[in-house]
Amino acid sequence: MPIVTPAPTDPFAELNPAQQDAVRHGLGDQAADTRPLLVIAGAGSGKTNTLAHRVANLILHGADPQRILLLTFSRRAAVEMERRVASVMGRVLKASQSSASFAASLPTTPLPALPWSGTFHSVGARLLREYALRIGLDETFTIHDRSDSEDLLGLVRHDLNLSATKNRFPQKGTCLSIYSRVVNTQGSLADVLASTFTWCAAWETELKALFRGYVEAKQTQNVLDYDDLLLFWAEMVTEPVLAAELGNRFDHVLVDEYQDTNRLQAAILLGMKPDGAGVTVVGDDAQSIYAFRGATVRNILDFPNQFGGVGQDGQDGQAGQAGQGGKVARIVTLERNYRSTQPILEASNAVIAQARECYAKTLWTNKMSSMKPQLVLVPDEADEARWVAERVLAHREAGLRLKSQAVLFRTSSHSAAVELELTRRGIPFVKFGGLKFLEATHVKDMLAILRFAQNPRGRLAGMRVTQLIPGIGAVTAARFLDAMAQSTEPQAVLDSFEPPGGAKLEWQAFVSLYRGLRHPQLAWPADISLAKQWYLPHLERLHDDADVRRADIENLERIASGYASTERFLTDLTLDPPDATSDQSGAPYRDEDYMVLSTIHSAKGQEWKAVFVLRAVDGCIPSDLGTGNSADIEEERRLLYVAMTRARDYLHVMQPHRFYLTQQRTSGDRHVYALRTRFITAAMLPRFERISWPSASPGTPGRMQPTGAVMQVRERVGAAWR
Ligand SMILES: Nc1ncnc2c1ncn2[C@@H]1O[C@H](COP(=O)(O)OP(=O)(O)OP(=O)(O)O)[C@@H](O)[C@H]1O
Repeated sequence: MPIVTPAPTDPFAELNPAQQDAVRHGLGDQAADTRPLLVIAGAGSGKTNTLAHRVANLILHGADPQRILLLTFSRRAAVEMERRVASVMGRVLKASQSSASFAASLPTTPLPALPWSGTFHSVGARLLREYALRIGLDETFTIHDRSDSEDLLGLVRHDLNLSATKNRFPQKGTCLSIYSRVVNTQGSLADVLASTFTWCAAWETELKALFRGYVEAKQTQNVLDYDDLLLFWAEMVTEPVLAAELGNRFDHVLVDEYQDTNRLQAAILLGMKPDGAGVTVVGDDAQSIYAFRGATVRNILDFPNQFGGVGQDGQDGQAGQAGQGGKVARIVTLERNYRSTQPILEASNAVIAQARECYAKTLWTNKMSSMKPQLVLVPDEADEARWVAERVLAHREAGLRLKSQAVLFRTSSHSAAVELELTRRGIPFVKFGGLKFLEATHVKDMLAILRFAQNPRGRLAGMRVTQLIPGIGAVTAARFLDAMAQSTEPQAVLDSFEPPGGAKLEWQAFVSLYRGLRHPQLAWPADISLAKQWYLPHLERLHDDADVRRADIENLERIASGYASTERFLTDLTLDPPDATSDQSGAPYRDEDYMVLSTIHSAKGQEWKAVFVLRAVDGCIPSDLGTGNSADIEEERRLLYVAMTRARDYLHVMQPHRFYLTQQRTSGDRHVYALRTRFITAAMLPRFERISWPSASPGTPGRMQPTGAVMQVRERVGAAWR
């Protein structure tokens, strides 16, 4: 009797028709369709899922994983994408075991790695190192993170005597923001000052001189900052030979979170793939939240006509810039939301419906629920924290693990009261988006040691490390670094340098550390152990809480062991630092249940069963910091939308009536009375269950508790003035 072999299961059967369109575009019987692809994916519509399936499908159709460039927003997203692609491939292979002919048609590498997946910045760093000699760069360049860049700008500012001015020359952080914005938006300094930094406009000439000095200093010291990684890459693709070479390295270029890319990133994409062949971008214009870093929602809105095609609406698509054979992109829209319940989605849709400009899409779901999202009116931030903590525990009682609950907020400082309350009640949490692991002094010290060994011309790292040696101050350190800058033999400079008398012994220890770190046979991660051995005694000497800090150093060592080389370790950590210590450490939290506290920005792309949004009041969302112009307001609206659409089953939007403001612009009481965020209008209120807390409970001891009724009157009085 013949054995009937079942047909191989379609690996894409679980995808909905629009998702399948995106996954199959240009492949198989659609191979003739070489249009670039734009996937407009509403919140929770399976964007990440679809992209992973598309990559898997490309490979199933013979694409070489080495020739796929996958650009994601964070390293975490790249790792997640690789995992999902492998899982789809795994499923396909398993299904195919029953069909010999189908299995034979599959590529031989079962679970491919994607060596070219990462952020724009990290891929840029790799390409620049590879092409360094051809573009006049020294390949041993080190990369400055934001705070190093600020410090270097600060030094140049000081050298140019700008820090001495009486009438408040902008701070180094502001200077870096201005510089960065000019680079990333490709605008002029004058325009950036006029649009975003009006209070600095009077300093245009000085700022120009400062930026000139900053660029020179970076070149002398052989360092690149974040923006350079994109800028140099974008410059590279303006040179036709290099552009073609780079473009030809990759058959497919896929970009996730395209709504949060900036002009430079769009220029890189267009430069590498001028006719759009093999290009897929995925994004949601409604979730664009990085304009403050120079991202522009225009990238996604303009994408369809960017590659030299003529739009269906008759618009010319920048034909001058594009290569021959350019085409209007195909747009696939994903509108089915798999994440949130109908009431949560309806409330979120109502918020974003007020946005000024958007690709039209209406998200729908069949996850029915009778529970509306809650709008919780509380007297102040302490009650906000108490309510959240109680609700978290109630959810846990009802079977929701802490890990499936998150508290989201606009600005890191907004969670202070909640952190206290959770700590008080012993509810473990991890916070994302606050002070980063790498911002800790001792972690920076360790990295500076490695950086300085890698690039002896790096002045900031050199200053930091040498001043750790007792008896060496800024003046001696500068004298030493001047000598280093003038020599091509760093070790000889170290050997012959005369430190002040009292520092001689310690200096010798440093000299042997340096020799060890630059020894050609030293195999990573031995570098980090050498650096640690030298550094720990200094740590003990410099800090009272050395024990706690030592744990971080050990954590760093553990992270380091996962990297192939010093250079990859330093680059990745600088470009995409772990958000929280636990992000990389694994062990301490592996089995523990903990909840997540996160800024809305850091919550991008994630989802939880229960989400609490703190301080949904004017002044916080929209933030006081971002209410300069209508574009800022629109971005704040999208932030609230992003926060609300992270929720699967329960959404609690908090509205404290009164809260403490730490950085108030105007003088006066530091407690302010707040109105509900303008993004939840009166017309939207029926979409929420409104709760006032604490409700009037007779005999509540202690302070006088406002009742629900009082709160509502206040609310109505406030609303009258809107
Ligand atoms: N075809 C599908 N069938 C069932 N569930 C799906 C399908 N596609 C996606 N999902 C689920 O929907 C949820 C959201 O998916 P995903 O995280 O990929 O969305 P997203 O579009 O990236 O979201 P966002 O842009 O809001 O961050 C996930 O839980 C995912 O497993």
